Amino acid sequence: MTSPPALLELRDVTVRFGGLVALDGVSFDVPQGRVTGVIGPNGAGKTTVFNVICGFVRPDEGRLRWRGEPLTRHRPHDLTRLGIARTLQGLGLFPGLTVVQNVMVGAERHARAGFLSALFALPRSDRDEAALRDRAMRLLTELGVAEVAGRFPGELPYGVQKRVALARALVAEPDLVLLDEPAAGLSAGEIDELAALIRGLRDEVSVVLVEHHMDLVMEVCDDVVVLDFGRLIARGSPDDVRDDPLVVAAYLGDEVDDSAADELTEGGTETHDQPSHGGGVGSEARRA
Ligand SMILES: Nc1ncnc2c1ncn2[C@@H]1O[C@H](COP(=O)(O)OP(=O)(O)OP(=O)(O)O)[C@@H](O)[C@H]1O
Repeated sequence: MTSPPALLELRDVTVRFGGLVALDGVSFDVPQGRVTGVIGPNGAGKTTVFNVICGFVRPDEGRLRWRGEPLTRHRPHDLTRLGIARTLQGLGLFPGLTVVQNVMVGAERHARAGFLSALFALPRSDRDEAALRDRAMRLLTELGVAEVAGRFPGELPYGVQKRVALARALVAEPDLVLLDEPAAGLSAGEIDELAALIRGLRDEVSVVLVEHHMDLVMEVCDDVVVLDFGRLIARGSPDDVRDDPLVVAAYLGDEVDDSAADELTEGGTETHDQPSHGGGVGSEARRA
């Protein structure tokens, strides 16, 4: 059985910031209908991968392909047209718009009338606006936040705002949604809810999850790509990478750095034999 073609391909992507190599020949595929996690310790290059895919950062070397076609010189404002949506760490919700209006703003790809027409419901856009509002409300319902549709983002808990931001990313019915550290700032309970939401997305949309929170990645991802110092050190299923010695070592290094600082301040002498983000020994993960 041949596997379906990748939705997005990164090949030999290198990004330099001055003398610093943020990504060093990184290659991986984002398959259709799956959740692909991009993980790695601090400074590994996760955000740079996200920014390269979004068109915020242009690779110095290497290339991207989207649905088999070269993706060159694309800009963030091209993403919606391509069928790619993203949520950012900063939520980017408009404080002066209600929740449902915020979600509707994400729908440029489908609305025939523009943002202002949709927003102010000019007569010629009545039908579009009604359809768009319906779709926005359906998504808010699916994400469990329909009851706050008429509220303003600033009045809502952070976890609820995150759901609104996700609804806004999904309203244009993208083929791929990029989530940048969606667990940041959420409580343990909210992260569990987020995991269920992301798993539920898989049927409708492919997902790239750039995330620090290892438990979330291990729970929801079908495929995981692990970066360290800008290099791809492992990829495979969560089980494959979890126990990969290189991954364990990368995260253990992170832990040792953090704990060394703690020990200095606390005067402790304990050694740490487990990585902070979960790990063990024995691996099937493929090497870069
Ligand atoms: N605009 C920039 N200018 C200079 N250096 C940068 C820039 N953006 C990122 N870097 C550097 O590139 C490396 C990779 O950074 P990146 O933010 O992609 O890592 P990350 O894995 O997302 O880290 P974190 O988990 O800490 O957010 C780091 O050493 C970082 O300091």
